[in-house]
Amino acid sequence: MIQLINVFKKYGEKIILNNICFTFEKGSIYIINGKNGSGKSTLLNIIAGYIKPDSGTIIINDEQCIGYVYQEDLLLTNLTVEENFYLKYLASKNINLNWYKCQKEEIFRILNLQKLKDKRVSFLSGGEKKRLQFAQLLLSQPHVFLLDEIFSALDEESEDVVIRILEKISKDKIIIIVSHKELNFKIETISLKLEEGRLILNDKRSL
Ligand SMILES: Nc1ncnc2c1ncn2[C@@H]1O[C@H](COP(=O)(O)OP(=O)(O)OP(=O)(O)O)[C@@H](O)[C@H]1O
Repeated sequence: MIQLINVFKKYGEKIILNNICFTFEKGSIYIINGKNGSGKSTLLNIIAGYIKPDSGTIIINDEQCIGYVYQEDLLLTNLTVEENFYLKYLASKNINLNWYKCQKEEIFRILNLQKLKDKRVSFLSGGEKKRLQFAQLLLSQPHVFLLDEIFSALDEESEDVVIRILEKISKDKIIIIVSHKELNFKIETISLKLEEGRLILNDKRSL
């Protein structure tokens, strides 16, 4: 569970998050939309602990491990796809080498990254970089997935692959997606809108 209690943030005179109170529960997929500049990335950055709110509290249960795909990518452009993936392994304390090798095979296959493994990241397309970032996230097995605009760069086929993976793993995770696109989940998702500093429940839909 991630609980936001009266989370307030402003930049200069502009109020971005206006005393937000909301609880994100395990086993649910949240999709947040809202106009450009409404504060969606700010909200994810606050949940991830990268930015501090001006006031309010964020309670995260069980010291959950948070995985984040940013709007801007943090990949090392001079290294290859495989090397970037390997770096994630080196940074993850809970993964042993054998398990890493199995996971690499599996994750690269599912996300169609085998053919790209020796390519330098500087030569990847936007969607290919997002697939690599998502692959890194799957390797690190976080309890919380924060996905900022991951789908904007993905074609239909890749979008479908990522959505099916998220559906499969969602049971014991908190998945928070920022997206301007309609996403074709087959399981229930919770649709939220960030508007004038407030997080509003859009609807609860079963597709
Ligand atoms: N470090 C900062 N300093 C000042 N203003 C900032 C800073 N970071 C973000 N902002 C402003 O805060 C507002 C919210 O930004 P944020 O990136 O959270 O919006 P967003 O909803 O994610 O937008 P988009 O849909 O365009 O990605 C914007 O007006 C932005 O210019």
